[in-house]
Amino acid sequence: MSEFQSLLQPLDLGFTQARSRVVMGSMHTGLEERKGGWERQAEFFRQRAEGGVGIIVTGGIGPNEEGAVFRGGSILASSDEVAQHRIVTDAVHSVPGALICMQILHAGRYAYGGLGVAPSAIPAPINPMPPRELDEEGIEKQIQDFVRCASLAKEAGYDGVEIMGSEGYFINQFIAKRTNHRDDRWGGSYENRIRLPLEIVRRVRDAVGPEFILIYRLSMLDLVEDGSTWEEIVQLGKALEEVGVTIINTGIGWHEARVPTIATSVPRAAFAEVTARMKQHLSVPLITTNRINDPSVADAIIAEGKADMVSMARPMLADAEFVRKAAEGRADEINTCIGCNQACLDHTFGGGEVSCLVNPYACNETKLIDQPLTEKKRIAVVGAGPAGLAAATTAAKRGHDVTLFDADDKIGGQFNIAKQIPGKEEFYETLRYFRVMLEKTGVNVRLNTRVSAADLTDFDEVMLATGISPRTPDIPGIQDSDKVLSYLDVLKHKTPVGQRVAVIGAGGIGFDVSEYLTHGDTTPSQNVEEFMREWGVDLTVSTPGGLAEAQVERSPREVFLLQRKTSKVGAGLGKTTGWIHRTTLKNKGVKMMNGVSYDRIDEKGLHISVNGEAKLLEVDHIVVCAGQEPNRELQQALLDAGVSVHLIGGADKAAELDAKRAIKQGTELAAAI
Ligand SMILES: Cc1cc2nc3c(=O)[nH]c(=O)nc-3n(C[C@H](O)[C@H](O)[C@H](O)COP(=O)(O)O)c2cc1C
Ligand code: SF4
Repeated sequence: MSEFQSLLQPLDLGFTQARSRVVMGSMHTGLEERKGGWERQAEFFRQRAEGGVGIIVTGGIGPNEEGAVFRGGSILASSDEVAQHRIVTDAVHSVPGALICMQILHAGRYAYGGLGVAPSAIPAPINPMPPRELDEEGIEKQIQDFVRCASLAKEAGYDGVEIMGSEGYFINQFIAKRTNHRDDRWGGSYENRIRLPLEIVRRVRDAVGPEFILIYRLSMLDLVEDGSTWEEIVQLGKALEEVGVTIINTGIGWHEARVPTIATSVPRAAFAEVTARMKQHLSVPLITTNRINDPSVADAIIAEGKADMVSMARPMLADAEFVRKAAEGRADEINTCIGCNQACLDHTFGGGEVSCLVNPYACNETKLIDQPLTEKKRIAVVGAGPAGLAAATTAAKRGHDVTLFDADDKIGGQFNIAKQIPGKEEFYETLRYFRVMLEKTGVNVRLNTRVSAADLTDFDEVMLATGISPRTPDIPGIQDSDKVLSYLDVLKHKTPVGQRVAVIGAGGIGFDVSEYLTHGDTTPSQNVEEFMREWGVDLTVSTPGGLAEAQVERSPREVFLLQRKTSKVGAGLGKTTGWIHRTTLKNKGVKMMNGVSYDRIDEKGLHISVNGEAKLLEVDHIVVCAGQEPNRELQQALLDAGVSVHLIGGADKAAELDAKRAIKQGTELAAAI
């Protein structure tokens, strides 16, 4: 019997049954708009159905052109578009018991491309294009388009729809005073502002009949000024039950909210309490969501009655077999979502295709395929960092005879550095996953072993994943000063660092080092209460929107984070996470400076010029995070010996430490070799 009985039990919905309590949360993958994308999505979703998900929810699909998130974004507005959805629903239904619902998402004022419509013509802070205010007729059209979209989804074979009522999109814009300044029957009183969602749900239910799943994603915590109060949200929840929803899903935070809601620094299941509070008021099943990436955490939520189902969106990118592994007592084999957003949300916001940093197969199920083995080879992988681990486990899984060497006494390479940064503890999970997979795939792991080219000449293939060394920039005095440390000295060798520190280089590592130096070891970053206090969140929603005064402790250490470029400090960080790191450091009191020239280092400190003005930073230490050089000393000797050599990860491109590229490159090479 599995240890996750609560999570794995079915849920009876009256006219149908979900096989487990796991919902695959909605994710726009970017495949919706790609040529051949529907076939790719079909296989993507089929694998998650095969993996045991109870209900799959697709990424948001617009009910009409003006509701699409961007111009040309996927919509379901006519019978012409039904056939492509059929490819997906047929694939999912080839798995007995699998259910799939299509999310209807109307972007309202979040629509990029100039077609946006909204209750009032108030531009969103995250979208320069102002929306057009709808008149009575325009509102009626939007409602009819929702109804048509739901009917077409039924025709396309979906088991239900999810109506997106949260995250600050169209419906949410009607509900909140912040975005609804109307004085007709669609604005003013709360009853008027919730008329739109209730009208949509009522009319969709009439159109699709009683035996069709109707999920409503309810914003239970807006996290913006002039959002809803708790009493109002409960009132809407009750009214939604009356007009015929089957299930209510939880929505947390508008997109324009300045509180992280899904980043890795958000503690696991941080917002489940909000759903739990709502459960006291409603009788339809409730889904909770956000940063639930582990079967024990999900199981406890169901067992404790906090929710009836648990939505996991990104964890299903990270591992299609999440539920099956949990059911079969193989939870230690789950490839855990680390909440980094680097290959999922960042890609979506950049207009690209979604995948996953820890699982490059995600959304590439029809493209990245482990080739059947034609010839078993002896493969040496040198370096057990992200690239080497991915390559070794993938090659061994296919049946090759793989030996993995590392000079260190443990696997992980740069992951070992990343995991100790506050808010990046999830990297422990990636290491656990690889450790288990090395064992299961039978890789011969040789730690504490520094190999020479001569040790490798018997192998058929050698993959050099030997990583990088920090680069030392050319600054007068840098070689002679005992104030200068590399980021490895600080993060790996734990060299003591003084109270006043300059960090040279504001890329990912410069930010990590600054976070490490200002948090110290004292902040428990996976503590929910601490997180809510730091970001000013009131989970009881006693204020409209649930915002409270943020209580941030400045660091006693004085840190200067410096970059040469004149662009915004940290401009190269992830699209969806850069602002979080900047805000965190600002709150800690870190002084960020751009356009800096480094003049010299002496016993007084670091001499710099900013806009032509000379300054002295009287610091105890200067931590250099100014790029790295590839370690590829073995390459030439191996080539000379006639060995087939492949460079992967940092040894190939050292410009920036990039686990996403490293894992993808290692996997792709090993899947085909
Ligand atoms: C790439 C990506 C696309 C998303 N697209 C949607 C969407 O179309 N509709 C929606 O309601 N939520 C969307 N979300 C939010 C997820 O449904 C979910 O709320 C969020 O990822 C937090 O849950 P998780 O920690 O389980 O991933 C998206 C999230 C990601 C990462
Ligand atoms: S890219 Fe990162 S956040 Fe996105 S699914 Fe993968 S591990 Fe999770």
